[in-house]
Amino acid sequence: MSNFTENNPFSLDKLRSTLIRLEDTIIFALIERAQFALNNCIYTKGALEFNGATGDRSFLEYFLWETEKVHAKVRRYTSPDEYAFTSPLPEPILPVLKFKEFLAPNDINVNGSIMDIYVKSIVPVICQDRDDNNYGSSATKDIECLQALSRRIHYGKFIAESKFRSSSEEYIKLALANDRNGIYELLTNRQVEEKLLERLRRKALVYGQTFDQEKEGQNSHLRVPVNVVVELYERWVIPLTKEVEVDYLIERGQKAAEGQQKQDS
Ligand SMILES: O=C(O)C(=O)C[C@]1(C(=O)O)C=C[C@@H](O)C=C1
Repeated sequence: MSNFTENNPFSLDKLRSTLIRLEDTIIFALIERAQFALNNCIYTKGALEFNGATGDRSFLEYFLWETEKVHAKVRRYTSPDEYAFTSPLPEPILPVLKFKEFLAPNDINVNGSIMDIYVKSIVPVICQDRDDNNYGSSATKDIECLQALSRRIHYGKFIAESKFRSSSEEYIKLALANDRNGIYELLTNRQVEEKLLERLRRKALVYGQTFDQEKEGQNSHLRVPVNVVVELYERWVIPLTKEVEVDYLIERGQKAAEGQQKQDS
């Protein structure tokens, strides 16, 4: 613990409480998206003309890019826990904020994988496979889901930094040996994962209910099935968070060792 006390905003407990809050954001975003049909054409480049506005992007990519341009102008992506999916983006029109420095500088961004998994393996599972013409509404909800997932997954960097600060020597040793498996094992906490999946199961059950008296408590009427939410975390969210953590810790450990060497020479 030493200088890493309970009041520290970057303590593992505080960081984990942010991950718990993001579970709610993600579940509600999925429920919101699931009310519309799949509308597959919004994910397919050139599927619809959209007045020629989308160029060589799909409708979702076009919408996301336009949205991120506005968000970039109000400095969303200067925040260390926000990652853009598209580029190039304009400079902020607001003065740059000074954030508390915690993370080591890095370029890790797994939004490409998040987009791919979301379009291929998440939306087709939560939405009915048909076209209901709600293209704008569907893409709006997609953007909310993608941003929430991206924030959660990249939050792994904060968790990784916190872990690094409490066991630097072990991580440095593994990073110098480029031992990704070793780092993966060291950062893994199976008890936390099991607890998370159990909590998620209960949340998905409660949040997904319609609360119509006659349907209350019946899983068959859930707006997003419980197992879909749990599987989403098991198959994608936790593994991608761990991938971000491993990438971060390899770089972090190697740079820390370089720094130590320079000091010694
Ligand atoms: O809470 C942690 O310690 C994390 O690293 C986050 C997380 C997760 O993605 O939820 C990932 C790896 C651990 O095994 C447990 C949980």
